[in-house]
Amino acid sequence: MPKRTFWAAFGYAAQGIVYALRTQRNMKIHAAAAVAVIAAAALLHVSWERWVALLFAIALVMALELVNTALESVVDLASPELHPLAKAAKDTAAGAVLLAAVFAAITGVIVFYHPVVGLLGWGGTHQ
Ligand SMILES: Nc1ncnc2c1ncn2[C@@H]1O[C@H](COP(=O)(O)OP(=O)(O)OP(=O)(O)O)[C@@H](O)[C@H]1O
Repeated sequence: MPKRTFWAAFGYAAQGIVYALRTQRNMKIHAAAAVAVIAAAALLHVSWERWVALLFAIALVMALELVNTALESVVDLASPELHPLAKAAKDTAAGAVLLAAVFAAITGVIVFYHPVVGLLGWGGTHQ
């Protein structure tokens, strides 16, 4: 059995994140989107409250994608053959990621709408 010190456990968790980033197309997409969102938030100098909302949305999506990846591995191990419960498990986990991704997209629109409109000068003149 591998040793279970705090730092060893930290290393295994990091290996899990790297594994998902290497093998899961959706995880790569989430990571690329997260980098783009963080860069945009820095360039647009969004408030700290908006940073919190963005970072929460990013963490939620990526954490659920990691859980989804773990669940897919367990299902493939336990049920390599087709089974309705295997399908239910994978589809439900994928649904959790989808819900989080929709939440993240809505958060992005709320956070970036005004800064982007202001930047592009689409706000019109107020009298
Ligand atoms: N053992 C199984 N029994 C029944 N249906 C399955 C099984 N494995 C996969 N499926 C069905 O096929 C779909 C795709 O499964 P797959 O393992 O390819 O994951 P995926 O959706 O490609 O995930 P990802 O793209 O995140 O890797 C599942 O959502 C499920 O509906």
